[in-house]
This record gives sequence, C-alpha cells and structure tokens, in this order.
Amino acid sequence: MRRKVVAGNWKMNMTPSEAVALVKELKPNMENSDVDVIFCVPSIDIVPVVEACKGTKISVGAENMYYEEKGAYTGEVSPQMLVDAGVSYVIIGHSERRQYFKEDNEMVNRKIRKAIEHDIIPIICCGETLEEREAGITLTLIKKQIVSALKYVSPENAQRCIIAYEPIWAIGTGRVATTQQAQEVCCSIRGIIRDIYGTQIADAIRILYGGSVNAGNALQLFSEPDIDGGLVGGASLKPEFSKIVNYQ
Ligand SMILES: O=C(CO)COP(=O)(O)O
Repeated sequence: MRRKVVAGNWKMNMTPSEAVALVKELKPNMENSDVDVIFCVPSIDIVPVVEACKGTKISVGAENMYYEEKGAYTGEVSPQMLVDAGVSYVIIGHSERRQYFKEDNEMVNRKIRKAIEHDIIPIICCGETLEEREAGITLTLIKKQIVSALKYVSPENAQRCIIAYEPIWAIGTGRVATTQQAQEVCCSIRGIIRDIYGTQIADAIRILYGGSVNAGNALQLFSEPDIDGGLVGGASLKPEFSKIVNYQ
C-alpha cells in the first residue's frame, strides 16, 4: 500500500519571518494526519522552517537545486547545502522553472541524478500546456518528460522518487483537472514506469496530482487509484492546507 503524500509548494512567497509564523499556525493540525507532509519552501526560508518543524513529522523540501557540487555558480544552491540545512526533498522540473528559467529535460535529469546521489528525494514534475492537451499530445509529451527525467536512474532509486503530474493549464488558475483527467494521466505515468522498471517499482512509486488542489477537491482526487496525494501551490499558504492534509 503506497503512503499518501501532501506537499506544499510555497513558490516565491513568504519571507523568513512569515514562513515561521505560517509553520507555527499549521503544525498543530499536521500531527494526526496519515500522510507524509512536506513543506517545499524558498531557499532563504529553509533554515528557519527546518527549525520551526523540529519535533514534528513534517519534512522540509527545496523548490530547486543545482546539479554541481560547489564552485563558481553565482546564485545557485548545491545539494550539500540542502542536506546540511536539513532538507530531504527537492522539487525538480516544475513547469515554472521550465518556462521562466529555460530548464530542459536534460537539465532536469542531471538535477534528479544529483539529488539522488545526495539522498534527497526528487519530486519530479511533468505536465502539458492547454495547447498540447487540445492537440491530443498530452500522453506523448508526458512520456518524453518521464523517460528523460529517469534516464540512468536505477530501479531502486526510481522507486524512491515522487512524480507530480501538474497540467500547466490547471496551475494557479482555479481550473482543476477533472478527477478522470488526473487519474488517466497518473495511471499512464504508472504504465510508463512499468514499461521501464517493471510492476514492482510501478506499484511502489508515488504519483501526485498538482494544479488548483484545495480543501474541496482533495478527497475526490486523492481517492483515485493512481493518485497518491497532491502537490499544492496557493492553498499550501493558507490554513486550508490543514484540511487538505487531513482530507479523509
Ligand atoms: O504549481 C503547483 C504546485 O507545484 C500548483 O499550484 P496551485 O495549487 O496554486 O494551482
């Protein structure tokens, strides 16, 4: 049985002091939940958020990472820095990074392999634009993203990764994918994993849905057979996040 995951992606929101206040507000309601809770936060918030989450079951994730170990890469954050700060997850290949920072499938793959090397679990994002959906190429595109993201990744390591299906047209728009649309793609992703790694890995890997998840739709989405939880943007910054984590 796969354990559900609810991860918040704070994006570029919350100053360090706001971040600590939000964690204090949310954490009492995270304790009795049956899911793995992850707060993925801006780099500058990592240290205070890790401190504020001490003694809870909440894990802290980063929203990005570079694939080099150290050196002259102004502005970047290395895997060792994340590990040393107490991070155990990292979002890789979010559509906003692909779109605004020109991250391509190859860079996404490099980052994933480097995260794994440092024992950081990558939350690997994939998803299509509205035009791509309307052109009927969603599944072809997702397959390309997943196959290239997991290139050179061993079965044991792939099993520990988390995949997040985030249709770009559903991100921050309030336009959530229907449960059928979300389930269909998550099921196909599991099929792609099965083709690469076999049934055992496919049955174990956790696949999330992201895109306008809120307290009102979480139960329905997370009840689908291939949806193992959510990657939540806007609603992760509000008290509503407690309801999503305790969706049952
Ligand atoms: O991009 C997302 C999570 O990574 C989804 O954002 P929203 O939940 O705000 O639509």
